[in-house]
Amino acid sequence: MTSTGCDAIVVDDVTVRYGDVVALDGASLTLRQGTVCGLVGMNGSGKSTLFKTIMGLVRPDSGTVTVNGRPPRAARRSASIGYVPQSEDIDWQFPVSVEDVVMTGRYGQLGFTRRPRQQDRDAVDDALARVELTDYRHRQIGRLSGGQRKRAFVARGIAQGTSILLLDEPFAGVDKRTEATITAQLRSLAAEGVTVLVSTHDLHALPTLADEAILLMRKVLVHDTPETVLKPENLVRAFGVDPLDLAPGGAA
Ligand SMILES: Nc1ncnc2c1ncn2[C@@H]1O[C@H](COP(=O)(O)OP(=O)(O)OP(=O)(O)O)[C@@H](O)[C@H]1O
Repeated sequence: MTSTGCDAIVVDDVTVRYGDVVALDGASLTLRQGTVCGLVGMNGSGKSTLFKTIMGLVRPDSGTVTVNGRPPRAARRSASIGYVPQSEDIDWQFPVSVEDVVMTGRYGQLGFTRRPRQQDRDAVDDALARVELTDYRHRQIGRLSGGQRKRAFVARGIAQGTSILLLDEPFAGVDKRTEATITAQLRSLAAEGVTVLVSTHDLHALPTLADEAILLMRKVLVHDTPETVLKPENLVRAFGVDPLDLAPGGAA
């Protein structure tokens, strides 16, 4: 997709290798401010690697990434980018409550005393309410259901107040109600000017979720409207088969 407004994320010809494995191979994309972009691709197509590269957690072998016009690590240090990782990357036994986790989203903005101020507590309250987790705020994070865990980490991203939010499969294993709650919050964040990049295997929900979508297979095969990305000829390019044919009920 061509860029018209303010560019929030620019990935330019990025290649990432893990030893012999080429996870990204000349990937390029530009995301404008205030859009929700769905990231679609088969297992191992490089989606998590793309997130980690945009976050500055993985360094590209070649190519460049800019986030709000700055290198990823500088953007991360200034707390202008938030990341909701895959559930497998989180230690659920860690002895912290839901509200503690959401408060970690405020850490970049706390003063040197690290003591939350009223505005930080208000941001946490608001984020918990937005994902309908207020009643669970004192519960240890591991004692939540899968969908509640996802919502807790989405709340952390919301509390962070970032201008860019990356979410790696927030809909994996959640029910339709939780999916709708998260989708509504992402849409409302985008309306407030936040740029959202979200990976999903739920192709049926893509048009409701996203303004635009990217089909990834180590590189960006298609970056267009969800409707265009979901055309059978495009899905076949990314998946080898049309996953909507294989899974008429939903997930690819
Ligand atoms: N730390 C790592 N070390 C070695 N290889 C890795 C590592 N992380 C990912 N890979 C490999 O890089 C490729 C891309 O992986 P990545 O996790 O980015 O894909 P993905 O699209 O997020 O997959 P999924 O949909 O299964 O989560 C895969 O072949 C994977 O096996």
